[in-house]
Amino acid sequence: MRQKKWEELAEVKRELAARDWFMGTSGNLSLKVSDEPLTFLVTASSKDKRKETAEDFLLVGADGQPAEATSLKPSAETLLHVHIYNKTNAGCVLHVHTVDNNVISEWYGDEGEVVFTNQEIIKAFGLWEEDAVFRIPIIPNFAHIPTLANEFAKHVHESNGAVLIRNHGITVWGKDAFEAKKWLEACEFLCQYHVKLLLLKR
Ligand SMILES: CSC[C@@H](O)[C@@H](O)C(=O)COP(=O)(O)O
Ligand SMILES: [Zn+2]
Repeated sequence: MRQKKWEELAEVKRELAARDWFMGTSGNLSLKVSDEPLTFLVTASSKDKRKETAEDFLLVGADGQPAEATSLKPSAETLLHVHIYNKTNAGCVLHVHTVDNNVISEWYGDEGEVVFTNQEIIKAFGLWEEDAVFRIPIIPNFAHIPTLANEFAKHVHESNGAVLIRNHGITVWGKDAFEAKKWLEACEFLCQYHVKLLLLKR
């Protein structure tokens, strides 16, 4: 079970690395392993996530602390993952820093959200109506992780979701790795498109 989950998370990490979404050791990923008790594999902190090693992930519990003896440190942002698994039926959480998601988070930061509409890719979020609207909340980038995690948790309600952290990155989750990756890619598509459109309009 654990090994299968490890390989599944390693594959997601490989795919996101191929997109160059882990600049400067940024980003963290997790995949749920068990429900009762809650355990999940999370990326070890401060590693170059483009590299593949036997120390890429560690198992943590519902408090985000290692569930097994290890010298590895869980991601500094594990607490955000903890809130998602504790509040929803999500099975996978992905966090990446990209230039485009940072620009969008800054441009719309004061509004507290970015709103997308009239985009075919919104269907990736399960919104099939012609005039569907997709909103991504934007929260301040509190340096104090418990404060950041509390602010973040206010926007965690369903097993799929996305939150932008201002001038930091995006955290996306889904009921499984397929859903989380689909949401992440669709969010990035929207951010990339929107940045280009804003530039053209100037
Ligand atoms: C150099 S990226 C800054 C980090 O503090 C953080 O935002 C991040 O995404 C990666 O932290 P990590 O502890 O490796 O999961
Ligand atoms: Zn980050």
